[in-house]
Amino acid sequence: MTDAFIATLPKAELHVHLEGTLEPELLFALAARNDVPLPWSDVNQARAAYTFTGLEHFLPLLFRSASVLRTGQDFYDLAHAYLTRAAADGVRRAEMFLGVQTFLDAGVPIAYQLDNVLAAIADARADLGIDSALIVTSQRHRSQAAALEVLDLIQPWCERIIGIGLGAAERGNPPVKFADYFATARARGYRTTIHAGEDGPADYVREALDVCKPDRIDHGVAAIDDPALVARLRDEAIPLTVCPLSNVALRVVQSMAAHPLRIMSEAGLLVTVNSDDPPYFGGYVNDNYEAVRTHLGLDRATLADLARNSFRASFDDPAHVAAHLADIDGHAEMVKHASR
Ligand SMILES: Nc1ncnc2[nH]cnc12
Ligand SMILES: [Zn+2]
Repeated sequence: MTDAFIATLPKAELHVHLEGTLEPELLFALAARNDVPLPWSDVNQARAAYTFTGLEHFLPLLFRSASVLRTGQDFYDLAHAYLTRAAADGVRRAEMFLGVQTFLDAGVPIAYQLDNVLAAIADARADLGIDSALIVTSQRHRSQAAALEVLDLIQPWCERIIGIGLGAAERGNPPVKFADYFATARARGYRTTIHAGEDGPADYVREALDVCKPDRIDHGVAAIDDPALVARLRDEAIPLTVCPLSNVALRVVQSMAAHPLRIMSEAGLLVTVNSDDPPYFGGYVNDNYEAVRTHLGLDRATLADLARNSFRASFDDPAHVAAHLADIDGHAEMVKHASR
C-alpha cells in the first residue's frame, strides 16, 4: 500500500510514454474494436508476458501492443485513462511522450494522434484539474532523416507541443547520430530531452550533453559510474528523469535495493521519480516513490525534495512551478502537525 505522505504529495511526472501506459484491459478492448490480432488469448496471459530480459526484449512487445491504436478516439481514450490515473496519484503536472513513428507505420495519420491527445489534455485540465503537456519522441534505431521528418510532420502543431525527445534502442545508437535533430528542434522553439545512460554507458550521457544540449536527460543512471560526469550534471543542474521500477524490470539495475537513486540524490543531482511504461513495469508514479522509500530507506524530507525537483525540472512556467513548490511546503507542514 502506498504511504499516505506519498499518496497526497503534489508531484510532476516527466517521463512517461503514452503508448507505454496502455493497460491490458484497454489493449484488448482496442484490439477488438479495430480487429487487430494479439499474440495472447486474454488479459492475464498478456500480463504474464510482461517479464523482460532487457530493453531490447521489451521494445518489440511495446511496439506490437501499441499497434492496436488506430483511430483518433483510441488516442483520446489512452491519454484520458493515463491522466485520470495520474491525477489520482497526486500528479499536478504531466509531461507525456508520444512516439509517433510506431503509429505512422500502422497508417495512423499524425492528426489523429496529436489532435486527440491534445483534446484529452484540455479536457483533463477542465475536468480533473491536472495540467499536462505533450513531448513528441522519435526512435533512435531509425535514421536521423526519419527523426527530422517527424519534426516537419508536427510543425502545424508546434505551438501546442512543448518538447521533443528521443527514445527506443539505446546501445549502438549514440546521441551523436541525432545532433541535427536536436539542433533543429531547438531552433524551432521546442524544449528537448533525450534518453541516455539507461542501458547505454556513461559516455552516452556525456555525449548527449556535448552534442545534443538537452534540457533534461531521461534515465541517466549510468552516469553514476563516472564521478567527473556526476560533478558536471550537478554543477550544470541537468535534471535526470529516473524510472526506478523500469530500471529493475529491464535489468538496468540488479534490484531495487541496488538502485543508485539515493546516491545520485545525495550527490546533489537534480533527480526526479517517474514511471516510464507503468503497466509493463509494475506501477505508476506513486508505486515508484513507494519502491524507493521502502528499498532505499528514503525519509519524508527526501521524498518531498524529489517532488520539488519534479516541478523544478518541468517545462512549466516559473510562476506555476513556484506555486507547486509552495504546495509541497504546505503539504510537508500539514503532515508534520498531523503526526505530532
Ligand atoms: N525505457 C525505455 N527506454 C527507451 N525507450 C522507451 N520507450 C518506451 N520505454 C522506453
Ligand atoms: Zn522512457
